[in-house]
Amino acid sequence: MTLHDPEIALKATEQTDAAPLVVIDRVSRAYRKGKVAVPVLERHAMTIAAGEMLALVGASGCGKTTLLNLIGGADRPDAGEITVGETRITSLSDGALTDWRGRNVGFIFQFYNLLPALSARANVELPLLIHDLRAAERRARVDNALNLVGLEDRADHRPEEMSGGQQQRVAIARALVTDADLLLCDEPTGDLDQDSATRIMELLSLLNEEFGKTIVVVTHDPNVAAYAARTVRLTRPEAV
Ligand SMILES: Nc1ncnc2c1ncn2[C@@H]1O[C@H](COP(=O)(O)OP(=O)(O)OP(=O)(O)O)[C@@H](O)[C@H]1O
Repeated sequence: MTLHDPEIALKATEQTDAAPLVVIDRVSRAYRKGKVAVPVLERHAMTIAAGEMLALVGASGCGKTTLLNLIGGADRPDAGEITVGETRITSLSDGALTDWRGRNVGFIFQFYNLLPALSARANVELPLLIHDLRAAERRARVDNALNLVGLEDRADHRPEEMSGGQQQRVAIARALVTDADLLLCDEPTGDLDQDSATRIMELLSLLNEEFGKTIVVVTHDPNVAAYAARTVRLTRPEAV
């Protein structure tokens, strides 16, 4: 791992144990089934500290992905407020929320969500295209992110030319390339064998410990949850 190379320019966020990064204040979200609203989250409240690594667990369908999407501004609650850092994201316009998400959040998905026609390098570069950066700066950031996940020698490979574990490391590089403080991971090891899963969780732990990234990991796997300092178990509200 080339983490301590001087050219690794990702900023190390200060570990601030007490300061909350994410404040979820009585958030509700229901989905419509015909005329009936089916509640998934009801007045859910929780805080995630800056620099924390948190596991989100619970039965299938209890709302883990829903909550992750709300925290990352990929969805909006029906009621309640969410504040991330200084930003009350529930008060942002749609355009401002999209812009905020692109600058402040890295999403990591179970099935990687890489664009198959693009090389690893081009996939990692995608989130930078909304940023006002020169090509040389983009290139340096992409190289840093690929170095960090140990894939500098795969930069020109397409996803189909890589293993699942390597594809997930490309996805982590893509999540890191904007230097977002918050990484939201939805079953990041769900498609991987044990050895690859261990490598991914060690990488996420390192990003948490060395770079102070705040990380939320949705998982069904107790071995994955064990990497987190805290586990929150979600339960589904009673249907009304
Ligand atoms: N877009 C949607 N429209 C309607 N219902 C939805 C939608 N998204 C999720 N749901 C429902 O909301 C509930 C919570 O879904 P969610 O994906 O958040 O659960 P989860 O805890 O992540 O589940 P799993 O562990 O199986 O991935 C489920 O009953 C699901 O069917």
